[in-house]
Amino acid sequence: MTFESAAQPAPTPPPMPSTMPGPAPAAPSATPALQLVQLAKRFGQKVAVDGLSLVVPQGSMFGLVGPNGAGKTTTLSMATGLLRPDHGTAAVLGHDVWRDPAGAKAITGVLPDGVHLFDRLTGAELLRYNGLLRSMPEADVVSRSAELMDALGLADTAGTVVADYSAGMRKKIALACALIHAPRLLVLDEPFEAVDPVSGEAIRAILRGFVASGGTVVLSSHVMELVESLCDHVAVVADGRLIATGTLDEVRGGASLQERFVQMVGQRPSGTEGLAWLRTSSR
Ligand SMILES: Nc1ncnc2c1ncn2[C@@H]1O[C@H](COP(=O)(O)OP(=O)(O)OP(=O)(O)O)[C@@H](O)[C@H]1O
Repeated sequence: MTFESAAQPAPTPPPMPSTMPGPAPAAPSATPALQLVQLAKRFGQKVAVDGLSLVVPQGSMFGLVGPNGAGKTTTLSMATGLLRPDHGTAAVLGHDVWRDPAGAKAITGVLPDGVHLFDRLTGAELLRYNGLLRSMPEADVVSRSAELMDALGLADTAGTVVADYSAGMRKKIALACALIHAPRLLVLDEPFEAVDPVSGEAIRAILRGFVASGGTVVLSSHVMELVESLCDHVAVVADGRLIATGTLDEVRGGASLQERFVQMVGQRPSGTEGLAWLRTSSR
C-alpha cells in the first residue's frame, strides 16, 4: 500500500514541535552523529528526496518513518555513501561522506535495503571477510564473529552458506557485518523486517547497549509501535521532504506515534465503498 496523499494537511493538527525547513536542535557543543544538509535526489522525472536537512544527535536512537516511497531508503543511501546526491551534503561525526569517504565509512556501520551478500560464503566466512576488509586483527575478527553470531542466534548456522539462509537470517548476518568493526554510527534500513520476535528482542538489546555506550543508531521502520518503544528521536518524511523531527515526545505531541503519523502524512480513504466483490456477504 502507498500513501498517495502524503503530506496532506490534517484537519486539526496539534502544534508541530519542529517543522521544515531546518534540522532538529542538537546539543550545542556536540558534533552531530549524522548531519544532512539539503540532500536532493531525482530519478528521471521523479524527485525522490527534495532538499532534506536533518540532524541526528550523538547518542540517540533515531527513527526515520514515512509512507512507502517517501524517500527513506534514498536518503539513507545518500547519507552512507551508497548513492551520490544531486545536491546537498552528508557528514558523519564531522566527516563529509563524499569528500572524506574513508573517514566517514570507518566509523559507520550500514544495513542497506535489500542487502546483497556474497552468498556462496558461509555466515562465518562472510563476517571474517567484512572484518578483514575493515583491517581488523584476525583474533578480534574471530572473537567478535563468535559473539555476534551467538547474540543473534546464528551460532548453529555459522558453517552454512548464506544462500541457504532464510530472509530473517540474512538480515541478521547483514546486521552482524554492520557491527563487527564497532562503528560509532549505525544506519539500519528496516532492521526488523522478516526477523522473528526472539531475534528482534536480541537486536533491540544489542542496539540499546550500543547507544548506552555512546553509539548512535538511525533506523527506518514502518512499525510505529517498534519506533515508539525503541527510539528517543524521530523524523517523519513524506514526498522526499522532512515533515517533522525532534524527540519522540515532541513529535507525537501527546498522541501515539501512529496517530500523529496518520495526521501528518494524510489519511487514506477508508475503502468502504470499494472491494465489494471481496466481502463474502455480497456473494
Ligand atoms: N533507482 C530508482 N530509480 C527510479 N526511481 C527510484 C529509484 N529508487 C527510488 N525511486 C523512487 O524514489 C521514491 C523514493 O523511494 P525510496 O525507496 O527512497 O522510498 P522509501 O521511503 O524507502 O519507500 P519504502 O517505505 O516503500 O521502502 C519512490 O517513488 C521510488 O519509486
